[in-house]
Amino acid sequence: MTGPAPKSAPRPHRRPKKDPARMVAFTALRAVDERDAYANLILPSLLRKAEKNEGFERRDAAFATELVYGTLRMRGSYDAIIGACIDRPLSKVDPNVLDVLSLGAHQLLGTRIPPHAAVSATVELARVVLGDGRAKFVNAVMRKISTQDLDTWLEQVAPPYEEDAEDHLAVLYSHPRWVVAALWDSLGVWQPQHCGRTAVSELLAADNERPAVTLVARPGRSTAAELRDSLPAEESEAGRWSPYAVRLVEGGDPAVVPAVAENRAGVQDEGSQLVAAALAAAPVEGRDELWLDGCAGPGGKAALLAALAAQRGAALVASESQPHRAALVAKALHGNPGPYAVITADGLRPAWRPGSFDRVLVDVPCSGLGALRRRPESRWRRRPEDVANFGPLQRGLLESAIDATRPGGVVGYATCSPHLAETRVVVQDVLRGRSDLEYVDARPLLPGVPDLGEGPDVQLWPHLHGTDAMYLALLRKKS
Ligand SMILES: C[S@@+](CC[C@H](N)C(=O)[O-])C[C@H]1O[C@@H](n2cnc3c(N)ncnc32)[C@H](O)[C@@H]1O
Repeated sequence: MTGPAPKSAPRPHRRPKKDPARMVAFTALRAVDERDAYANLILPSLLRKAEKNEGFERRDAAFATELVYGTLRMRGSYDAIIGACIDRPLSKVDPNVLDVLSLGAHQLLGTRIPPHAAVSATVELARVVLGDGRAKFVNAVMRKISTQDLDTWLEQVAPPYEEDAEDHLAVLYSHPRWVVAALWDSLGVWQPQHCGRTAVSELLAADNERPAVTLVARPGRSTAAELRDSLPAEESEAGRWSPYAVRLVEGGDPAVVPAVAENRAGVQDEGSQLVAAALAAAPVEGRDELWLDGCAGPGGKAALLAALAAQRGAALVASESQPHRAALVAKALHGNPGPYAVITADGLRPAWRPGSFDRVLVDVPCSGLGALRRRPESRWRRRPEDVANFGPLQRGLLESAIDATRPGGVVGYATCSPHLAETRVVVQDVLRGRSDLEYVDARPLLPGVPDLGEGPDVQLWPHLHGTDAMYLALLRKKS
């Protein structure tokens, strides 16, 4: 006689496997969401800790970095897709769960990880950081996401372009809608012939690219040729526009370049190099001995200006209001062959007499909408009102820079934002209230760089120039 079938024995509980790279990525995302941490600051310290405790290798660090940056950049698109896979608003999903899902969505839709591996690794991570119950939910959502590729999903979740062009592009290219609108407005002013759907899509897509690491050879201290000679041939290429620039190709490591270790060279976007070089090249009338960088921290442009000044026997004063950033400026300028001084001072209450300087740069604090490639979380953190809030400070710093300039000298107003309200509008407002200034055409001072607009000021673009979206206006104080 056969008895009742024995109950199947419960499966022995398997402890979830910890995957150090994904754990680091999750921890970094939580820090960004919860504590407003900056990915580029928090991640290196997490990686260092993991290298010490978990035997992390360079490959693991690169993978964790790609997960964090990729997830943060594409968060807008992934949120729309995750939202289509669950039956409640995203705002009702626990942020820890949402971060695990976003990391998983990135692995499925933004990397070459095979789908089954992306799903199972994400569920394992969920078991570790959320527990078995919520891991089941994660599993269900991940399986749904894995049924389609990114393009198919985006076609499904983005509103049609014809109905709402800005929202369509916002979902497709993972930007807040107001940022799409602001960038599009600016592109329309600067590139009226190339500001349609294709051009703005290229711009938004460029914001989602990882920028190449670019080195600057500080003139008189090193040369681009020396930097290239110190790297394996396949790891570098010449800069596109700046004579001081060397672009590192995937895998190239600035730390192995002796000139970088010795502060004779640094890491600096080519757009920033062009701005500093253009200010240095602008014609001044008469004396050219004393230069000012009024917003110098952390010191990238100041270091290039100081090196250029030294070649001409001029001196640079690098001023910065935040003491810890002034310390970074001092580090950047260390070893400069010519005279320089680093001071901590509020540019609105100058520590110098009016008319003291022959050349003045103010690279003002701004929304940073021109550097979205580098700061993957910033687009989600910024608010439209931030742009308005920077306005008085930007105008004040420009006024003060003009006051610091002697008649016949030049002032450069720069921002790492292409937002019109932070760029041309600020300069035009200030010019309207004064009669002692004239524009200098900045375009010839960026030799060989195309698509700069109608002048006299210039706007660089990631999709056209491969640089951050730096703006520069040059003004001469009338004698
Ligand atoms: C866009 S950053 C400058 C970047 C720098 N030129 C470089 O290339 O490394 C603006 C800097 O202005 C500083 N700043 C803000 N308010 C200021 C003020 N009132 N006076 C002087 N500096 C100020 C900020 O602390 C910040 O370091």
